[in-house]
Amino acid sequence: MKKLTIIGASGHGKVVADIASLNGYEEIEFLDDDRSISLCGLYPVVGTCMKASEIENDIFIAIGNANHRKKLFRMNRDKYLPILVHPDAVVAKDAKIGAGTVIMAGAVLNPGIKTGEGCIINTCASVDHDSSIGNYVHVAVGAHLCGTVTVGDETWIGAGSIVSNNVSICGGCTIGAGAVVIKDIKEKGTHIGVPARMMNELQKLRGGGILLDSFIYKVLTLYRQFHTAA
Ligand SMILES: CC(=O)SCCNC(=O)CCNC(=O)[C@H](O)C(C)(C)COP(=O)(O)OP(=O)(O)OC[C@H]1O[C@@H](n2cnc3c(N)ncnc32)[C@H](O)[C@@H]1OP(=O)(O)O
Repeated sequence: MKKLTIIGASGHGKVVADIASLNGYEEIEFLDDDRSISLCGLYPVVGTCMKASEIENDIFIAIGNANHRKKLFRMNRDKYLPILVHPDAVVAKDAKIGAGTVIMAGAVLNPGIKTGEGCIINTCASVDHDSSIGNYVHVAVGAHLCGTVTVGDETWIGAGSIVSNNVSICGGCTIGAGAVVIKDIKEKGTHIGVPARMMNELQKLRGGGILLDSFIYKVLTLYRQFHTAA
């Protein structure tokens, strides 16, 4: 009988459990450090994350935060960490998928792609031909990587965002929901908007890069109007 212990009793964990059951796991249980949770979806929470060392089941790390996911992944390297693929995902025959990766319903992974370990390819996301994504990358719901895109370790590609073909994004980035990345991103941090730009501390204080841009635009417009009138 196939048995799976999932670390992380969250909404994400619930989806992972559903995919695991569709992948033939008959016995599923959760571990979570929040002792107040006893059930996640249809399955029991049987202990904290430390209990994983005593367990002989296959293990899946269902933690959204890339850094925590990496730590737990490393702590459980001696276990079998399966790849879970929803039956309604499309995965090319030659796709190379890293251990402990989940590919959710409606996702499309086209020929020549590679993922590292512990990745999340979320619902209806796509990774197009010859793209390569590092370890612990999350391609969120409905995000699309065009052909020959490279994404570094632990980067989070936000929901509904688009990365143009041949673009590289370094590790440790967060790409905001709905962003359109048209140029290489070489500096880690949060990048938002269309086209995507770095959201730096100053922009954060002023309410986001987009607002800062519109503020500068308004000042320039007033300056031009003043000079035209003079
Ligand atoms: C199954 C699942 O649920 S998978 C999960 C998928 N979820 C996602 O993809 C979410 C991705 N996260 C985001 O887009 C976030 O908004 C982030 C990480 C970019 C920024 O988060 P925070 O640092 O908390 O920023 P915060 O919410 O304080 O916003 C700061 C400013 O940036 C703006 N901003 C935030 N996110 C975006 C965005 N994606 N695009 C454009 N502007 C944005 C905000 O409007 C705000 O400006 P304001 O002060 O004028 O309102």
